Amino acid sequence: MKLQLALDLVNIPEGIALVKEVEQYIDIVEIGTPIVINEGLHAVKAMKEAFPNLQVLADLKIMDAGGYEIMKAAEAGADLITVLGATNDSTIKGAVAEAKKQNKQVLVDMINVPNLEQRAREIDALGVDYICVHTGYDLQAEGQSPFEDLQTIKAAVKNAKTAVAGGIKLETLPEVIKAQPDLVIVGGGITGQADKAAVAAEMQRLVKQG
Ligand SMILES: O=C([C@H](O)CO)[C@H](O)[C@H](O)COP(=O)(O)O
Repeated sequence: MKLQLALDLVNIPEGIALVKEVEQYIDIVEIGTPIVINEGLHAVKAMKEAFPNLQVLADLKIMDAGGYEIMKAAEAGADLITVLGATNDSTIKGAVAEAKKQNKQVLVDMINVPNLEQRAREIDALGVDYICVHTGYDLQAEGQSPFEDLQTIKAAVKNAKTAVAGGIKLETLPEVIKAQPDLVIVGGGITGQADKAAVAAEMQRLVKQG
């Protein structure tokens, strides 16, 4: 099981400073969609240059032009790139084909997919690397969480690795770990804490012990 730190509400220098605090406790650093919107793929390039030993995920949430957008993220140095599960199969197939060519990985974000179990099975057959359940900020604010959805995809997905994101905190991490995802994605649960290193260290400990 791996731990991914999601950076969303910071600029490039703030993001780099934050990762310096927790670098040894995380496996993957995510350049979140808000950063890509604000700074472009330069943020991915800057993070990879600053931390060549960490994997960098570009949270592009690709909805169209799958092959082209994967190619651009790969050029910027991303190791993993997100595509939306709500899009059509052609976009996902194009993304997977380009990612394989570039030796990169595709994480499909199932945010707002209504028929989760069926769509997860369909996407699992397309050769993606990860299928991720995700409760976004706006539904988190309404009290929703991704924990039940994680159990749904764990039962449905046979080939891809599974991942989970959306409001995970140190207190809720044990419940998440019980469902045995391959990747746990945490943003505010680390970045919003006073002692980020201590929280990330404890999260890493829990994740490694599985
Ligand atoms: O993907 C995310 C969100 O849609 C904003 O881009 C976050 O990175 C993801 O939800 C993880 O962050 P937290 O919910 O703060 O843990």
